[in-house]
Amino acid sequence: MTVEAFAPAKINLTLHVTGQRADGYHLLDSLVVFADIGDRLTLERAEDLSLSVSGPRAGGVPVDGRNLVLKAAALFGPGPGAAIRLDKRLPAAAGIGGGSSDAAAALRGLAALWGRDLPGPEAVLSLGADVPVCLAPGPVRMRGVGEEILPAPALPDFGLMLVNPGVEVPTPAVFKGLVRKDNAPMPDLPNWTSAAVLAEWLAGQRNDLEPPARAEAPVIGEVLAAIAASPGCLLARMSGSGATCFGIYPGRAAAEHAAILLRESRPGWWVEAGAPYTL
Ligand SMILES: C[C@](O)(CO)[C@H](O)COP(=O)(O)OP(=O)(O)OC[C@H]1O[C@@H](n2ccc(N)nc2=O)[C@H](O)[C@@H]1O
Ligand SMILES: Nc1ncnc2c1ncn2[C@@H]1O[C@H](COP(=O)(O)OP(=O)(O)OP(=O)(O)O)[C@@H](O)[C@H]1O
Repeated sequence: MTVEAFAPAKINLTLHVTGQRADGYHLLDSLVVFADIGDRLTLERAEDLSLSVSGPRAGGVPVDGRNLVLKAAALFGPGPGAAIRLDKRLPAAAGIGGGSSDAAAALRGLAALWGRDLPGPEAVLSLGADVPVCLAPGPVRMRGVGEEILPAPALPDFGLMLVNPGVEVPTPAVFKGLVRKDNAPMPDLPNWTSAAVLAEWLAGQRNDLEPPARAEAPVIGEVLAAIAASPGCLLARMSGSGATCFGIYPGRAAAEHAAILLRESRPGWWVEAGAPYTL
């Protein structure tokens, strides 16, 4: 038996930091979507548990117990084995939840392969604040430290371009650089009737991690300017703790056109185009 599991990129369309818990973790209010751009896992029954990592973004990704895929497998406790192959396409430490989405895809895939229930919510959250939202990828409002997943209104069709300049930005350093932690949450979410209406609404919202991320990696400013200047772009913003930024376009074709042009002018950057993904 072989099970395939897709690990889509997570995008924080907004990311408001609204407080801090006693343990140091920050309270968030974030509109999260996923893109049809991501890593691929293939899982097969085997005597032992093993992981191999290949693909264009495999370099530097741990293949031992530090890999979130193996941490996810460990949550099931002792049991049957599995040979897991991870085709790594998303850049790491990039604000698009690559490792978290891999962990969530591994949980889904192993539950299917082994006929087991998913681990409980606390165990899932222990893998990382972004793992709960990655378990059932789709547009949601995420609150708490990442464990509170609320439904979001249906989204209009739109295109997405993701751009990473090749600089890894560690999440803890970005949270540490926040000047204010008690920022306003998002208002009630409206019904967005088109990509342009969504982009206009998002323009009035924030990613509170952008200033500290830009202090860590000033190239983020260049990335945002390049996306904003691309043809058809309705909005350019940073996702998560950076450095990946995204552009919103009226549709996939416009995003693909922008990506072709940006790859030519910035051959060293990771540039992908796509559309929202729901499992
Ligand atoms: C910034 C986001 O990507 C937004 O979706 C996530 O909140 C980060 O999720 P993640 O990378 O899965 O986070 P974790 O691996 O749990 O935490 C990494 C580090 O980020 C900080 N962290 C993370 C999440 C959160 N709500 N508050 C925090 O302060 C903590 O310093 C933590 O040590
Ligand atoms: N499957 C994995 N893929 C990528 N990195 C992994 C994986 N498992 C563990 N890691 C480690 O996790 C670190 C953070 O990478 P990851 O892509 O998970 O985070 P991120 O971009 O910070 O996500 P976020 O959007 O949550 O901020 C990497 O530097 C790497 O050492």
